[in-house]
Amino acid sequence: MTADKSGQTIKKDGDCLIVPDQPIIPFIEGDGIGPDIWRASQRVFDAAVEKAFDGNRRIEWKEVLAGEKAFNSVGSWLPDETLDAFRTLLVGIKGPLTTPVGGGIRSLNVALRQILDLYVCLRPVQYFTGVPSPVKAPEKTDMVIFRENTEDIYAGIEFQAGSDDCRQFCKIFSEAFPERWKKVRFPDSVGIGIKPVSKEGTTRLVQAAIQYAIANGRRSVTLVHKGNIMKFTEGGFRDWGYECAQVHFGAKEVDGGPWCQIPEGKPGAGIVIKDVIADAMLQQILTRPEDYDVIATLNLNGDYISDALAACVGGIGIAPGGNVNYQTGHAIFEATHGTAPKYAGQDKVNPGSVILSGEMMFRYLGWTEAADLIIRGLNGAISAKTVTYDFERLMDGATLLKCSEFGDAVVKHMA
Ligand SMILES: NC(=O)C1=CN([C@@H]2O[C@H](COP(=O)(O)OP(=O)(O)OC[C@H]3O[C@@H](n4cnc5c(N)ncnc54)[C@H](OP(=O)(O)O)[C@@H]3O)[C@@H](O)[C@H]2O)C=CC1
Ligand SMILES: O=C(O)CCC(=O)C(=O)O
Ligand SMILES: [Mg+2]
Repeated sequence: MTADKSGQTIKKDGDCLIVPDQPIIPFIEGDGIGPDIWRASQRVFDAAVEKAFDGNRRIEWKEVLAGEKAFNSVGSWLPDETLDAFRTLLVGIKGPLTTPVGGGIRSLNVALRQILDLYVCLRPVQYFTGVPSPVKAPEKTDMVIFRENTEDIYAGIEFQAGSDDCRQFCKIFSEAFPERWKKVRFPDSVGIGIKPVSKEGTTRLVQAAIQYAIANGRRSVTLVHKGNIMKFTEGGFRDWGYECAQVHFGAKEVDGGPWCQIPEGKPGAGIVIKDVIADAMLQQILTRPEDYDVIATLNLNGDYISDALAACVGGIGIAPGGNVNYQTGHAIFEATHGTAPKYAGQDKVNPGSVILSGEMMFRYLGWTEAADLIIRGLNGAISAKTVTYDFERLMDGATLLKCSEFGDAVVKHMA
């Protein structure tokens, strides 16, 4: 648990991250398949850094506890020490953590995002040549999801059907808003959830998405919402998103709006800001994925879209992500998938999602040489058809590797 004395803290100075040569990086191993994929990934990270910087840089890993390992050893699912480590050390990485369905604890993953105000869930979706995919032209899918990470139905404000709290909430609501209360079809057995979506939350998310599009030469930013039905939450997201594009980036309406475009003379000139209703978008990612580029969306939509897009490019086994607050610099990188409990402890699953989450982390730190090596190693292992079960079952002539062996193959192909 204790880091070597030589490790140093990453700091933020204005817009810049100050990254020492031996940063202390906190990590959570995770539940279920977490220990297997973490072990395989950590070897890849260390090898990439060693090779990229000839031993002049090194990561000082600091394990912090969360989830089942934390509960079993210190009696807390998310100890204060863990939160303190992420707060102080700024940038970290984690494996997946279990969230029970229905009752039990609320999501620790969501809690980390909310407590540290990591308002962007950044999930790039790109195709790696050779990966088996269920779609005809997976290389046409090249999107980057900006999912709002702190609001929406994930706020966790819920009232369980039949509980005293729910009865009290229903009483207050029915008295204050009798006309709207009449719309609740089965009032005696209803459970209620609250969906907060704010202008502030939307603006900082959409701002980050447009800034990313400008910095990375992307063509468009699409606001994905269900604003036809949820007018003041998802519809608000759409309207505030367009307003953000106009106020902060000088975008002008095209063809009478609401689509708009950043005009000549401004950074990001030519980038189109558009919107689409979420259900239509989910069919269009299959029929014409080339129409989509950077995606800005709300929390629940972003969760669904992440897994759907991951499937288009070959599955959740290579779907990385990062939870980021671009203002404070805090970031925790993690895979899109969960704990896949049926595979726990079998050294079987694909560690690619955590490996690529580390690749994102290295780019975030400015350690691009190490990130590039990881991409080279991953491409090499996939091209050689040396892959884990999820790819092997769909690839002709592939060699089946264990989780740990796939990590070794990535390291081998960095050379
Ligand atoms: N950020 C986080 O920590 C997240 C946590 N969770 C939590 O994880 C738990 C389990 O969730 P569940 O809905 O089963 O979703 P999972 O993502 O854990 O697993 C669903 C399926 O995805 C495939 N899969 C997942 N990870 C990998 C991998 N590394 N390599 C290859 N295939 C993989 C497997 O497919 P197949 O069966 O086809 O082999 C697996 O059965 C829940 O408690 C959930 O709340 C979920 C998402 C994110
Ligand atoms: O927190 C969880 O258990 C699930 C979260 C999730 O599915 C996600 O963030 O993609
Ligand atoms: Mg999810």
